[in-house]
Amino acid sequence: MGSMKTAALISGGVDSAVAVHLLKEQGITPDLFYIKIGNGPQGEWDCKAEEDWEMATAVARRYGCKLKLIDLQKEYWDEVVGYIVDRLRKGLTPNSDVMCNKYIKFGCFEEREGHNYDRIATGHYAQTETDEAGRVWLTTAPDPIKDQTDFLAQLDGFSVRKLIFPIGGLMKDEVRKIAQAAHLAPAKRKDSQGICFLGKISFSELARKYLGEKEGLVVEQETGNIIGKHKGYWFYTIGQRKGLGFGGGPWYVVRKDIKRNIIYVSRGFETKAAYGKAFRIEMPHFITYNPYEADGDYRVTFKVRHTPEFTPGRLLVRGGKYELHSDELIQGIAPGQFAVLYDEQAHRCLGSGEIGLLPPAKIQ
Ligand SMILES: Nc1ncnc2c1ncn2[C@@H]1O[C@H](COP(=O)(O)OP(=O)(O)OP(=O)(O)O)[C@@H](O)[C@H]1O
Repeated sequence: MGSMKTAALISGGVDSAVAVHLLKEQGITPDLFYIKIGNGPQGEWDCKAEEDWEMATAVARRYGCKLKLIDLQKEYWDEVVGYIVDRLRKGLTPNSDVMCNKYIKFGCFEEREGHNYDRIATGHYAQTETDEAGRVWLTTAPDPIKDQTDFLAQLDGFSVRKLIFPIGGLMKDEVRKIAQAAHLAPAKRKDSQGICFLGKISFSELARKYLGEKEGLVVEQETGNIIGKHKGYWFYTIGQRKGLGFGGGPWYVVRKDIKRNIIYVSRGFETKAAYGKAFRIEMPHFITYNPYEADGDYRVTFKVRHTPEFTPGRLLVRGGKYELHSDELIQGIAPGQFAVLYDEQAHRCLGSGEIGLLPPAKIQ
């Protein structure tokens, strides 16, 4: 490792600070990079970003590391916010964390600075392993609550070979203990909340700003009864329960008719319409290598949202088309959201693709 050049992405949070601490313990002094996104299209800093930068500065000083600020404001709004608004307009459910990692933390960063380094360290909860053939795989973290491989599932083999995750094998409370014992400035900071970089801006605010409002009907799926009005299908996600504001619920959003701007809802705690078993994976992306190239019926595990559990199921591959059939009913299969594929042991994260709908006949 001696002559290897290492960069570390530092956020001002506890995880990346401990990552730097652990690198130093191994005798590695990384160059630190803080990515600035800002919170508005003009790149205004909010107070959290200011505090993040201060924390990053404190960590750099403490460990004698160089620290550089990389402004990826424009790239973020073009690529990530552009993607979010495009998917909302199409009635799909975007995932900004996945795209932020792909385009910003590993895409643009590599172009700007990363290419000067042999290794890039981050504070993600994820691991890598090399197989007998020399292939490097992204593998899950032992802390099921913190595992972030799903957010990294659009990376490519090149990035994964360069990446190191110094805290990836630890539990969150171990990371906190290390931070406290080392008296790191960010030790007591709360875990970052909300969607990648957008901070306090929500998808609804982006939808309101870029897509406006357009009144439409809310219809009960089972009866066809009109039960209310809404302000635009882009404010709703399949599986959504909160914030619908109709009496007599709970109501779930179960379907959207984009052409007619109609939201279909279903009532009850265990409503059948809110659950599904099978979906298509659109344009599946494989990180290292595609073990499911040949037509077949493969045992896998997967996630359709950021949860600690992996769901078991079968991946059906026919002529380059990929269908996932879950063993158990899952709630809120939202088109556009990423389905992340893992091997049967939920160990290797193989890749991901956006969820697409199957014709109803294939779902039974
Ligand atoms: N603004 C940023 N600039 C540079 N790197 C960042 C930035 N935000 C996040 N990262 C990198 O991505 C990793 C995962 O970020 P995430 O937003 O999931 O925060 P986290 O898991 O709470 O980590 P942390 O405690 O370090 O903020 C961070 O540990 C860091 O390496």
